[in-house]
Amino acid sequence: MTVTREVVRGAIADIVLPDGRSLAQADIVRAITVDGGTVRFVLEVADAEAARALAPVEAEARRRVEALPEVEKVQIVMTAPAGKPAQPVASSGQGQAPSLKLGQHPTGQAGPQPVPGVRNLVAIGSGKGGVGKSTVTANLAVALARAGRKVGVLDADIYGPSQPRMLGVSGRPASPDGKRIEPMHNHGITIMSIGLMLKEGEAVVWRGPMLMGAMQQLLQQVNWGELDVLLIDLPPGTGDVQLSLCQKAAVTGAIIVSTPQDVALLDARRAIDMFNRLKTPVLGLIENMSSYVCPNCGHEAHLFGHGGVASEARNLNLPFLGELPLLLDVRLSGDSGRPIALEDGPAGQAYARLAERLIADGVA
Ligand SMILES: Nc1ncnc2c1ncn2[C@@H]1O[C@H](COP(=O)(O)OP(=O)(O)OP(=O)(O)O)[C@@H](O)[C@H]1O
Repeated sequence: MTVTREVVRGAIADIVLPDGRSLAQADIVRAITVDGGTVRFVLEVADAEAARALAPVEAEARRRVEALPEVEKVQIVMTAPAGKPAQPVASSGQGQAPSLKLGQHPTGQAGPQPVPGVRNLVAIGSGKGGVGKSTVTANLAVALARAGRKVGVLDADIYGPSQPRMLGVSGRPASPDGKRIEPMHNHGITIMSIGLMLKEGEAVVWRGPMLMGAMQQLLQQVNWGELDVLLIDLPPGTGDVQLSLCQKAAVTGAIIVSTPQDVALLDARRAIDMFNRLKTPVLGLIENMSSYVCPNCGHEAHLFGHGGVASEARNLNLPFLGELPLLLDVRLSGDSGRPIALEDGPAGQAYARLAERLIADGVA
């Protein structure tokens, strides 16, 4: 049995909480990621006290997931949702700011600031995890770079930073003076990931203000250089990172990625609602895994339905930016650090169209 997010979810679903509900009923498991032998997920709790009460639940969840075949490491993070008085919560990590002093308290700042040298900041968000937000970010960056734009990617997905793997960079970014951070480069893209700043196996358990400080640093202390656009890969959902970003940075707008299923769309609506509240313009919606093209015969099928995101965009009076096919090669190339948009096949063409559209709209 291969471990998938569903397998992980299933393994812990019936663990009973102190209030008698199961984990599944309480609906507090977020952002499950399976990365090789490493499984990560978040338990969303109200506050530090709730986190302490859930310690046995966390321990049981860890035990069960560790017992799954092929699982080598389990990282569980407990966080408070945005808007709650987020306290440092006990978990697998200690909430220490990583080296290079990332994750310090935010410095005073009058309203959202531009990032020097960066013309557009475009956030890529999703309501639900696993809909392909990181894949879309990496490939869109490649397509924009191929179209001649100067592109950066900031991986702010604290729960499962995947841009280093998808864009094929590793190691720790240099900081010759201990203050400014040198980003990485590959495929013509300037890259920085919160994951590159953490020690191996370190769980991110930062409080809201620490996260805000980390976001501020990633935007202001990284030597991004002159960029036409900086794409920001957000964690799924509507949490502290989204809040920090939109409050601290002059974000041009957000793009929402969804799959066509109703349940993903429902979550996408929540994400759109959050950006509306934060007064961040929603630039449009993208339908990922829209159609499946058989690699052998070229036959096209719609496994998750089709057109749901386009009709949602119409209902919400938002631009529909395009649809991206479900292809095995998209995953394989993402895992190998060479995004599929480097090639000219059907996915590459879809991303090239998306890039053209954003350039024409003046946001990239
Ligand atoms: N169009 C696609 N065709 C095939 N596989 C895809 C496609 N888009 C994404 N995937 C695969 O689906 C998985 C989830 O994608 P990805 O990590 O980009 O999602 P995400 O929304 O960023 O998830 P997370 O919530 O973990 O941040 C990955 O294995 C990725 O390779």
